[in-house]
Amino acid sequence: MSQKTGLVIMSTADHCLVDDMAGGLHRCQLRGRRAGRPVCGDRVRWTPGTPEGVIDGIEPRHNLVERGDFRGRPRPLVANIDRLVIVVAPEPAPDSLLVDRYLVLGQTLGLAMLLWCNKADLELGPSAPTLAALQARCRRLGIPVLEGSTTTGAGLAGLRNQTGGETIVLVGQSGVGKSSITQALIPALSLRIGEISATSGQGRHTTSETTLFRREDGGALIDSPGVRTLRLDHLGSEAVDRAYPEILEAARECRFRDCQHSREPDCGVRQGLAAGAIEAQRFENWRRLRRETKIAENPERGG
Ligand SMILES: Nc1nc2c(ncn2[C@@H]2O[C@H](COP(=O)(O)OP(=O)(O)OP(=O)(O)O)[C@@H](O)[C@H]2O)c(=O)[nH]1
Ligand SMILES: [Zn+2]
Repeated sequence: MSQKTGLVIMSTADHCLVDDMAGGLHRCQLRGRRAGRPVCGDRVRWTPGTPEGVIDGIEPRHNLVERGDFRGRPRPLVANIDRLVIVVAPEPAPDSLLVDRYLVLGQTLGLAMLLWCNKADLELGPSAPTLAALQARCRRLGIPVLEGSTTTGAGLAGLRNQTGGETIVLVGQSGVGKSSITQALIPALSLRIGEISATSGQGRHTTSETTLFRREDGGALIDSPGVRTLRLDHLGSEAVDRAYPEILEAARECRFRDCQHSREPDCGVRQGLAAGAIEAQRFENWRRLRRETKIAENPERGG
């Protein structure tokens, strides 16, 4: 039978689901290990068959999001994404370090990003200063900031416009509203989940798998539990440094090349902190993430 192209919308250890982009969903098995394991978002060549098709090959990827496994080794997770949408809300209280983890990931992969401040219908309360700092942080990095509410629908048109035609991944703490946003962006979501479960033959299982949902505007949304708790060990400390351009820049003014930015005289970073050019919390996050990645690079010295 003749070979076709398609889009992988879900992938498990031994098979994946391919959208033929003409309304059909096909369960396909992998042809050996040599072709590599496709992940959600991959464009593939495949050959139809009964009861299953076969994956023949994976088209070159624009990008690949990997997550560190429990040993920090990279595992492919999703491919070909256009934008990371970082979701925060007044509740649960925003986690400054977690947002920086996403920023490091996005910057390292060269992904466009967007900060979506959800639950705009709620009082900001004690989260107000952190939210303001996160918005300022993103704006400084040239990342658009939008706010809205899935409860009232406010701002959602802006989110649709800003990400129109793109394949996006929502990331953020549990409870910020990622599922609610997914529902708002994919009106036929529950129908589609039913269809996917039926084709994959794995019942409810699909809801915990990384899954791509196509959007009406030609874009897509990838729902991935795997990126929700993210380790960066495998990215390395240099990637962390590159994601903090304001700290690197200030460090050039330090008198000592090996300045630790703690008690040394003429420290550019401490001057930057004092002048407000560097956000204090971000400096803490940077130190924390560097320590984490350094330990991964030199496990024998870790601890
Ligand atoms: N007030 C308000 N509540 C919202 C809004 N969006 C979501 N929620 C509520 O927040 C809670 C969590 O929403 P979810 O969409 O399940 O959050 P999530 O990020 O998918 O959570 P996990 O699946 O645990 O990662 C639910 O009770 C939602 O009804 C909003 O815009 N305003
Ligand atoms: Zn210094």
